[in-house]
Amino acid sequence: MYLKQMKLQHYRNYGHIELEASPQVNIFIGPNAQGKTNLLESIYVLALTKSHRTHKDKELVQWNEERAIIQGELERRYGACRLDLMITNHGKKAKLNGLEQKKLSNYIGSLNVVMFAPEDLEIVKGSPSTRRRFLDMEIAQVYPGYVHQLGQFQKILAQRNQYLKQQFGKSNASSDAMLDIWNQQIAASGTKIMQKRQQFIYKLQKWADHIHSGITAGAEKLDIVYRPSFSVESFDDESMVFEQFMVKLTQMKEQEIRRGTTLVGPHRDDIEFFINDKEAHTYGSQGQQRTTALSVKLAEIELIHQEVGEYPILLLDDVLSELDRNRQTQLIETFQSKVQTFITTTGLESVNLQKLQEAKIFNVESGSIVSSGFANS
Ligand SMILES: Nc1ncnc2c1ncn2[C@@H]1O[C@H](COP(=O)(O)OP(=O)(O)OP(=O)(O)O)[C@@H](O)[C@H]1O
Repeated sequence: MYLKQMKLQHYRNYGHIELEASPQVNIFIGPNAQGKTNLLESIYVLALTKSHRTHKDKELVQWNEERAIIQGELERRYGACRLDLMITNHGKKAKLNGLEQKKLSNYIGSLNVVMFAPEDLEIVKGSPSTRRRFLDMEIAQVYPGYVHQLGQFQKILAQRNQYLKQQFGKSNASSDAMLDIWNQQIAASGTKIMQKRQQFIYKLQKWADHIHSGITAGAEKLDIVYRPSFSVESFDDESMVFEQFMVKLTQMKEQEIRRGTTLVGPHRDDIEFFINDKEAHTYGSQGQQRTTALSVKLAEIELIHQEVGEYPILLLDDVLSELDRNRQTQLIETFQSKVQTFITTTGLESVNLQKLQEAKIFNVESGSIVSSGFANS
């Protein structure tokens, strides 16, 4: 798939812009704080309806404006597809080929993107919540129903937490029966999320290990391990996972009531990365952690291709300058000719242009974008 055209209205520092992208490589050049990241972010938001760098949609709307609009004309294997996303302070509206989609889960997945940004190192080094967010965004692109399931889970979790807070100091049979109903609901919903995450990580791990081994010339083996909040013998059987979830909730009952919060479930999941069987977060060098993040991102490209049948769009936000020649070459060879790529940079000297076939160059300055032709054409 590739993005042919896009328009932005009142998106961050852009008043109104339109651009026609090359199906291959597009490079956005400009000094700091001109809007390069904002542009890549808008493509990410067009795909996932959420930003990779903020939870607050309000920040995406240009200051003193009511709404931001992102439009994209996409070419997919099965034909053209038009995406319209409107963001206001009160919510979002998404249209697919002109038709409004009441459920965002029907919209997400129409455009697949993989973003590679300096903060990706946080997937390895950061907190479990960063890794859960990463997982959720990626799974949402591949399994359309996931966003809905996650929303359901979060609703149940909030209600159950509220119920637990009310139970502090009480002890009677009716509250036990009520808690059992909440337990059934959270275990049923949480089991589905956990199974999806386990399946996703299992597939991602295969690709990531293969790629990581390539980048390190066979010196390093990468393992990605799913760490749910309680131990699960096997994810194959949904009813078994559900039963184990219920048992754990029963064990944790006193503690949960004392603390007024749910201590078991996918909201407490984590992922661990191992390089040659050593935990990368604790023992990995900065370089190994970077390579791990790169391998994971490249693995996502292959995984989306495998699951969706088309390559996603790759967004590289100021990352080429941080990669050594070997890793830059690995990255360029991965996307060259098969993946539409958007690159931002402050200068072309950090881009290994000899490795690129043809690239469309855009200059970005204070919220305006001007195409200045092609490199290597
Ligand atoms: N909601 C908004 N409305 C208007 N301007 C905004 C909004 N949000 C951010 N900006 C402006 O956008 C600019 C930052 O743009 P961006 O993050 O895309 O920079 P960049 O070109 O990627 O720079 P760098 O190379 O430093 O990463 C800043 O000047 C900031 O003030």
